[in-house]
Amino acid sequence: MIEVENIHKSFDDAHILKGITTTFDTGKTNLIIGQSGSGKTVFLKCLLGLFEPTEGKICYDGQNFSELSSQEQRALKEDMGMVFQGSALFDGLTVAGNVMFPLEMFTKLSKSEMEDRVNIVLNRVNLVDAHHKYPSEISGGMQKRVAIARAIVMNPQYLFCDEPNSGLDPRTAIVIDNLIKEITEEYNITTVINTHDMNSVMEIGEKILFLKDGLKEWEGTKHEIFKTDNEAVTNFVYSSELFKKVRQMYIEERN
Ligand SMILES: Nc1ncnc2c1ncn2[C@@H]1O[C@H](COP(=O)(O)OP(=O)(O)OP(=O)(O)O)[C@@H](O)[C@H]1O
Repeated sequence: MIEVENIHKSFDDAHILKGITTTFDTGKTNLIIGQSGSGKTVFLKCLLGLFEPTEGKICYDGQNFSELSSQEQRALKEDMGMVFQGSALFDGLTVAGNVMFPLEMFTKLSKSEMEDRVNIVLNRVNLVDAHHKYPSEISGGMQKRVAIARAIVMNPQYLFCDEPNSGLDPRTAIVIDNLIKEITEEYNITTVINTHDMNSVMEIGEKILFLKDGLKEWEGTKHEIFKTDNEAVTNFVYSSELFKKVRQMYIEERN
């Protein structure tokens, strides 16, 4: 579980995060949504320990990050997996080489132990025949699978994903979403996903945090988001006519 208490972040005079308090449960897919510029990426970087909050605290299963020694902070960061926007694979490394990279950087495992671990996670993301291919030789959806395999190869307790669906067609996006959700449940990871994708919200939004101008405007589940009358949320989520109709049908069905 990640507990966030009154997080503020400023850059010089620019006050970006203005006091966010929330919790992200273990084994759940938690989504952060909000308009461009609302502070989602800054918030995710605070959760990753890449930005130091100006005020407030973040506790990872009871460990307050800012009170840890630098060695303990490093160890905690090794417990965090990250799926970057656009996959961010190393072009010059094969699929297996990309997934093995964190093991080579951060562990003292033998070559065969690393290969075993790489095989396990590549099988888990359903990539069985791609070990020796290069990123340019596989599809965007397969690249995301490699990025997910690389993010979980160290057995992280926390998984952060920045726009994991960007650039994917809707069907592949849903497959990737569900893969992240399944892995989160199976490995009991605390997962936080920064997304613009309303399909993701409806598919896997076990908890949704809606940010507006650096503040928590609303939080709830994918079921609650259908019923909320918070105007900022409904204007954002139901900005398309299609989603407005779907919401109306959902509400009528339940009345
Ligand atoms: N390193 C930085 N220094 C100064 N300002 C920053 C820095 N990083 C982000 N900001 C500012 O913080 C604000 C929020 O940016 P952020 O990237 O978190 O928005 P976002 O909600 O992720 O937007 P998008 O959906 O477009 O990615 C923006 O005004 C941005 O200019």
